[in-house]
Amino acid sequence: MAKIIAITNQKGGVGKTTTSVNLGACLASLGKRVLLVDIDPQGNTTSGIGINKADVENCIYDILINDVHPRDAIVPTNIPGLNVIPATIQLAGAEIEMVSTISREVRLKKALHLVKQDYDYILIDCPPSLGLLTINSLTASDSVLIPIQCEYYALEGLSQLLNTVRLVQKHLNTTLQIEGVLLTMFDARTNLGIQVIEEVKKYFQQKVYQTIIPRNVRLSEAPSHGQAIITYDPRSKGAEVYLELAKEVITYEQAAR
Ligand SMILES: Nc1ncnc2c1ncn2[C@@H]1O[C@H](COP(=O)(O)OP(=O)(O)OP(=O)(O)O)[C@@H](O)[C@H]1O
Ligand SMILES: [Mg+2]
Repeated sequence: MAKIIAITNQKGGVGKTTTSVNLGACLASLGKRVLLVDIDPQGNTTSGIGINKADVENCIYDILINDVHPRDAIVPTNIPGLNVIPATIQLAGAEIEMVSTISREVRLKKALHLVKQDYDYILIDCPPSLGLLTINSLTASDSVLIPIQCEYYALEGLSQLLNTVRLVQKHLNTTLQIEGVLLTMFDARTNLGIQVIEEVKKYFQQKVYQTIIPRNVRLSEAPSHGQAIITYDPRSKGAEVYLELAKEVITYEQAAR
């Protein structure tokens, strides 16, 4: 039975998609069966893993709005063990369309329940907002992974995010946990990055992953080639650190059992 992890932060550009694609790919390379769910209308996970949006028959929109079975939307990637439910721009209208539907917050949860037994991990790449798509993701998940960029204002907005997590825990998903906090785009040449790490560790303590993701040009190049870092440049620092993160995620889960 899959563990479902929402990768979320309503702040834009903090590394949610980079983490979804590369953590997913690394978990798959370690032998896990992984499903990436793209629930961001930008569809960056979809294109970043090499799926041509023009070829997508059913996307997450059809699952959420038209009751399409998730198995009819899942597509394979060039990495064995890694599948994707793609998102296209069609999803942009979904939040408004869902407002008037019954059980609008649990639509993703119900859908993923149908394929949960086929995977070890399901990773959901959330949009940069706290709207209904993110609420659906938090409701469907066992835990939340929060990427935080090592920049000024890193902690800004986090109380809103944690408040949303608490609200979901209270009303929609009592067992939702914080999986971990991931520091991203660290630049060792600046004092600022080090300060942010200290601040985040003070706030989240043992929830912060030991693996810290540095700025790495190869990580930013890989999506334009439609590849995860482990196939684009397996020897890069980016590949090394995301593999480390994948091992950490697996170890945490084993320790929790
Ligand atoms: N460790 C890294 N080193 C260098 N560039 C990175 C790194 N992580 C992410 N990037 C780049 O930073 C940009 C933002 O990253 P990403 O798309 O993963 O963030 P996001 O949180 O998903 O953004 P959005 O909120 O728009 O969905 C992208 O261009 C990405 O390639
Ligand atoms: Mg993104």
